[in-house]
Amino acid sequence: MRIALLGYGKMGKVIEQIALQRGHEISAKIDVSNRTEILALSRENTDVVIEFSSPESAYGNLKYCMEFGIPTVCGTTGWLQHKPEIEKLCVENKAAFFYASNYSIGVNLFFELNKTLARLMNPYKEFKVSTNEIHHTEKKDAPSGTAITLAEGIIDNLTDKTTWINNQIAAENEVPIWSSREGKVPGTHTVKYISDVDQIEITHIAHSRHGFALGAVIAAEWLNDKQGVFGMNDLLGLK
Ligand SMILES: NC(=O)C1=CN([C@@H]2O[C@H](COP(=O)(O)OP(=O)(O)OC[C@H]3O[C@@H](n4cnc5c(N)ncnc54)[C@H](OP(=O)(O)O)[C@@H]3O)[C@@H](O)[C@H]2O)C=CC1
Ligand SMILES: O=C(O)C1=N[C@H](C(=O)O)C[C@H](O)C1
Repeated sequence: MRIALLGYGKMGKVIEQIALQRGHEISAKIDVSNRTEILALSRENTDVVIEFSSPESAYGNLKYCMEFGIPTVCGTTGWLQHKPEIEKLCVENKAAFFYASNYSIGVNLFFELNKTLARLMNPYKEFKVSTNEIHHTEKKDAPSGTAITLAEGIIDNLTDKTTWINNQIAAENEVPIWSSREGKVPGTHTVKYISDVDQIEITHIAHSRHGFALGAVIAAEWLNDKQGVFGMNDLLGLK
């Protein structure tokens, strides 16, 4: 496949290595310095775009790809207020759009575990839920997209929770997400339930960016012949 990388930073570079190992061609590498080269991307010269850029640039990049009908896998976080518009453009232009807040297979299993745990905990109001995420100091957005997905999984399953709050004391209806930025940490997420007498904790620790990048390339291979809006549940056959 001819893969165009929109965003050629920490993730773009690992994705490039894995895509080449899997026999793909990298047809473009676009970052801030050459960002006008996006105007040369078309359905004719690109099989799939993989977009890992920044919260500020993702919307413009994705709008272009959808308007020109180019299948796109996006992993950028922190832009999701625009996601409904991008999905609408995808459908209108018969394009293909794949989004995941986290492409690691392990994290997606962790998402399922989180929902199941929240369902089990729902009757036991003596346990107070909280979440935390730790990432490297270059990360631009907080909370992480993954932490938001975890909080949404909790909100869907704990009847007294309706929203989340970041780095502030939570009200009864809020799931607290505590974010911290430390060194070069690739991504650590924890969900805790604490009662007066005990504590239950689940944690996912990424040891490197490899799992995120491999998942994104597998998603690109899967998306190649498809049309529509997709996510990891479609790829992994989860409900
Ligand atoms: N879904 C997932 O599994 C994962 C998601 N992420 C997310 O991916 C995103 C990127 O992460 P990461 O690679 O670590 O970040 P980096 O900052 O290392 O890389 C971002 C890249 O995007 C480039 N960029 C910025 N603006 C534009 C633009 N307008 N057009 C094209 N490229 C642009 C930057 O260029 P320049 O270097 O010139 O500034 C840089 O090369 C983040 O939102 C992060 O949260 C990260 C890991 C996993
Ligand atoms: O910026 C990162 O590095 C990561 N971002 C994603 C997120 O915001 O959840 C995924 C992963 O945790 C790494």
